[in-house]
Amino acid sequence: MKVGIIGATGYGGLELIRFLHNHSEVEHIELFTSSEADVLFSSKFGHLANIMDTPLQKIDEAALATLDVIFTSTPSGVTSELLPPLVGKGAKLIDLSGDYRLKDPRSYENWYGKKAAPFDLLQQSVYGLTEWNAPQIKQATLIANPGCYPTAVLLPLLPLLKEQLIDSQHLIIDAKSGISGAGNKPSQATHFSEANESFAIYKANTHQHIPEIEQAIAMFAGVETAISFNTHLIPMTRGILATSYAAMMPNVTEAQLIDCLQATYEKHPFVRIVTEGSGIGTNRVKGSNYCDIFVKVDPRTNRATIASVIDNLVKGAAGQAIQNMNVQFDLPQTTGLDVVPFFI
Ligand SMILES: NC(=O)C1=CN([C@@H]2O[C@H](COP(=O)(O)OP(=O)(O)OC[C@H]3O[C@@H](n4cnc5c(N)ncnc54)[C@H](OP(=O)(O)O)[C@@H]3O)[C@@H](O)[C@H]2O)C=CC1
Ligand SMILES: CC(=O)N[C@@H](CCC(=O)OP(=O)(O)O)C(=O)O
Repeated sequence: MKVGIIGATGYGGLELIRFLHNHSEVEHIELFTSSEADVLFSSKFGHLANIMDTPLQKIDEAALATLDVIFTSTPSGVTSELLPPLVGKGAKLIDLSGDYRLKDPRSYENWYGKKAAPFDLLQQSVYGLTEWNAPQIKQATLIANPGCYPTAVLLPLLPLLKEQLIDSQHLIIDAKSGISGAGNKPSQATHFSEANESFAIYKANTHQHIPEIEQAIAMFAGVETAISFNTHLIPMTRGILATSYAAMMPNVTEAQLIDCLQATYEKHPFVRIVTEGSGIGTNRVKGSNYCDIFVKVDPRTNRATIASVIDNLVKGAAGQAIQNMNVQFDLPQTTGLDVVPFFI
């Protein structure tokens, strides 16, 4: 397979390279840039010396036309304009940005504050939450790879909502992310001296992933709900911990929640249900495509505490994108992604 990466110099792009380099079916990788054409990639990123000694190319339709798969890992508002001319030209398109996730263009414009992609392509795009949408992903020409927080939140909640084991209303979701979630462009909030030794809530009640999570809950679990969802920046590089709180439905037990999660993900290699101990941390999944899930019911309140961890750059971005490519090409989902988490 010949693959291209637009936005190769960003964090998502670098993670795509890390995994695609070891992917048995990928024979050629082309790297595209909007700002640094002709620069040798390994001269910009020394850790890739002797590994990725290819020049960055300018984004050019003729060069893109030779590829089987194009990953776009660019800021929101870019692919809404970049991808329409490429749809249906032969390459599978896998977009890591938020531009094709929301079906309603007004919702995108409200939450992202940018012009939405063309309506027909928003309807045509397939939401790439691999474990829940594989048959559609297999047929898709344009995949909207999920956001990092939605991936962490949806994988544990969807089975429990679908089976009506927890109350779909009044869901409270408290999520924390490492700083690489904000990409490679420095900002005041991610400046070391302000982010280090601090722990901050941001985008309170206004995060752009709220409509994406609600849309997916409606799509896959069949329930309409309005969630309370908040995000926090923690002073570490990688990882998301999402903790959701939900009231139990009458007469449902903790064992039923665990059974439901285990049954749902039994045949899914990247989702692990953790039953030992009293919690989980992001180091369990760091550098890997795993999502680990832990559930504990509080008998005093009859509410479930539902925690999940992912690496935002892997299962939350590049890893899931490659998992989707594997589905599209009928490969085992683990191809190129079968790595042991860093842990430390
Ligand atoms: N970081 C994360 O954890 C996650 C990120 N995402 C989403 O994935 C996308 C990429 O994220 P991330 O890698 O972190 O972002 P970065 O900011 O690290 O990188 C984005 C890259 O896009 C390229 N770019 C910028 N402007 C343009 C443009 N106008 N046209 C084409 N390319 C452009 C830049 O490369 P160059 O200058 O070389 O063109 C840049 O390196 C974003 O939409 C993000 O929201 C999704 C899930 C998780
Ligand atoms: C820590 C941090 O800032 N994370 C980013 C991750 C979101 C993201 O990747 O946004 P898209 O919807 O454009 O994919 C954020 O909260 O906005």
